[in-house]
Amino acid sequence: MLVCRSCTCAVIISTVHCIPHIVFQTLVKGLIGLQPGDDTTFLKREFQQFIAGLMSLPVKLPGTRLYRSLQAKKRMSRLLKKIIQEKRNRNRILGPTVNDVIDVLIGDTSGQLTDELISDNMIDLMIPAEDSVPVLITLAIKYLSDCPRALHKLQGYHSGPPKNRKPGGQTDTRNRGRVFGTGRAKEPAIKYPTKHEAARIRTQTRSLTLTGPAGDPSAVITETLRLGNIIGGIMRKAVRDVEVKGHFIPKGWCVFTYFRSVHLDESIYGEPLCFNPWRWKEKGMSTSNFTPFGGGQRLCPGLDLARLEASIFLHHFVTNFTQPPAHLWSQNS
Ligand code: HEM
Repeated sequence: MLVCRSCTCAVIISTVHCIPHIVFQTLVKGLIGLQPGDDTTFLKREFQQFIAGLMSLPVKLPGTRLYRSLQAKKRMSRLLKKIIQEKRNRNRILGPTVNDVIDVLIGDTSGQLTDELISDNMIDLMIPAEDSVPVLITLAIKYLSDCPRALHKLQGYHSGPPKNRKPGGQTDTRNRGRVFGTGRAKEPAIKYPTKHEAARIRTQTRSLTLTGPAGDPSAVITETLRLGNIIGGIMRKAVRDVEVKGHFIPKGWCVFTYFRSVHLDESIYGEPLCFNPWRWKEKGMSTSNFTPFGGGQRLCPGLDLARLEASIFLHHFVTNFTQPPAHLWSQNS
């Protein structure tokens, strides 16, 4: 349970359900330009069906999980192509407008970006929107609530310039939209960071050698990625016979490189199971010991975006909500 700082109403949130929903809505808006509504709900439902079949038995018969998944993808693709066509028609009449990623892609003049390709790319980009970033945010909230000292530091870091502070140190949030609602709440009005805040967040998220104060959002996000990243490792196929540290891997074999065994190795990270954002004050993120976003040619291109989204979310989260006194949420209450 959390208490909203603006109106002091109590809000019970289930981060596991709320966050993927909010992040999905926001990303779909940025990618396709859809406002929350029927089409977003349709896309989300079909997307979940599609994802459920990504790891399934390779049997493509009606009724199987894989078959249902592929059907769902076709339905998503149909809707996306319809949206792309509508946008192309609008551009022909009114001239090009750029509001979202599809607008950018249909503005490409090379003639190589077919509607099929654009629609496939949109579906691919929904995967991190539904899974990776929401899990990162959910875990950050879990670790912060288990570590009040880090939460307190983060609240201090985000408490804003003095003119916005209320007596008692809280940030004046009266004019801000609420990030979470009780179910009755209207669509959240997002407060975008100022130019100055955005520049600061950009610097922090890009920095690979992190030296900021222990409570800064970047260290919290980095430590969350180390301790509980959704992606435990990645698959690779040997393109020729290769020997790695005395182990022979024949050509054609698949190898699973397991990030977690490095991220939780106590010879690299002391007390590896302990959530400790302070460790990043001294430690740099060397590429071989910290690989939540993979590495090399396949390094995740969304790493800055993922960090930025999580930073903005945490900012709103810690400035708008606080934990109520223990007696309000203890088991006996
Ligand atoms: C916490 C969030 C995220 C994590 C932990 C994550 C992790 C990863 C990892 C480990 C890979 C490498 C896969 C491999 O080498 O086989 C990858 C690839 C990729 N990620 Fe992310 N990712 C996140 C967010 C995002 C976001 C927000 C986007 C885009 C909006 C994105 C787009 C991609 C794409 C397109 C690839 C494929 C790159 C390629 O194959 O060349 N990811 N991600």
